[in-house]
Amino acid sequence: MTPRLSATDLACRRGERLLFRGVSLELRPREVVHVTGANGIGKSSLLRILAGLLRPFAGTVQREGQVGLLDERSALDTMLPLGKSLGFWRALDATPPTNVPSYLEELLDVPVRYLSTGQRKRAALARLSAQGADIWLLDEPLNGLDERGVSMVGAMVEGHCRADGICVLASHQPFPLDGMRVLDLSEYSV
Ligand SMILES: Nc1ncnc2c1ncn2[C@@H]1O[C@H](COP(=O)(O)OP(=O)(O)OP(=O)(O)O)[C@@H](O)[C@H]1O
Repeated sequence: MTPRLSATDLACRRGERLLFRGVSLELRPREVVHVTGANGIGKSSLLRILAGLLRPFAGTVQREGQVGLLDERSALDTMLPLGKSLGFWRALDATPPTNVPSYLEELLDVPVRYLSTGQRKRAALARLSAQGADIWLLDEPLNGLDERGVSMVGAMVEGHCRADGICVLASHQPFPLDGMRVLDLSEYSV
């Protein structure tokens, strides 16, 4: 199965406000789109629509392939030690076992609720990586990361694309990857 993500003429309404309209996208393997725009313009809402978690006000989304969404709500159980929390997902994902990244090794016994912001983000990225999803939807993946973390995410997305993945990311910070298409949501704002 060749992954594909396609959106046609999307509009989004939150509460009483129409945020954007006329957004169309077509992504094939190895393609990355960087969604930009001011705070509150609707970047997270667009990613949630693409993930199938939010119904668009108008338009359609077609997905072929598994979706992995990374946002500020890490799906890791905050009460469990990190190793157990990652293990829960590894069992559910049923993907081939992958090594825990070295930067998390010394944290495996620490309850997720005690992790720092950057450590939590790294843990969520490790979970995303192990999931083996074809389509990555990344909402502010660089938030809370130091310089090394930022380069690591750039390399992760590059690796994902090389393996025929697709990625849509929303980021305020410049993203360390060449050749991305940019979707400036302000051009579609109502
Ligand atoms: N459940 C909701 N009900 C009503 N309005 C909402 C809801 N969720 C979000 N909004 C509003 O929708 C708008 C867009 O929010 P969204 O989080 O998609 O923007 P964003 O571009 O990702 O912002 P940021 O750059 O600050 O993360 C905001 O004005 C927000 O207040």
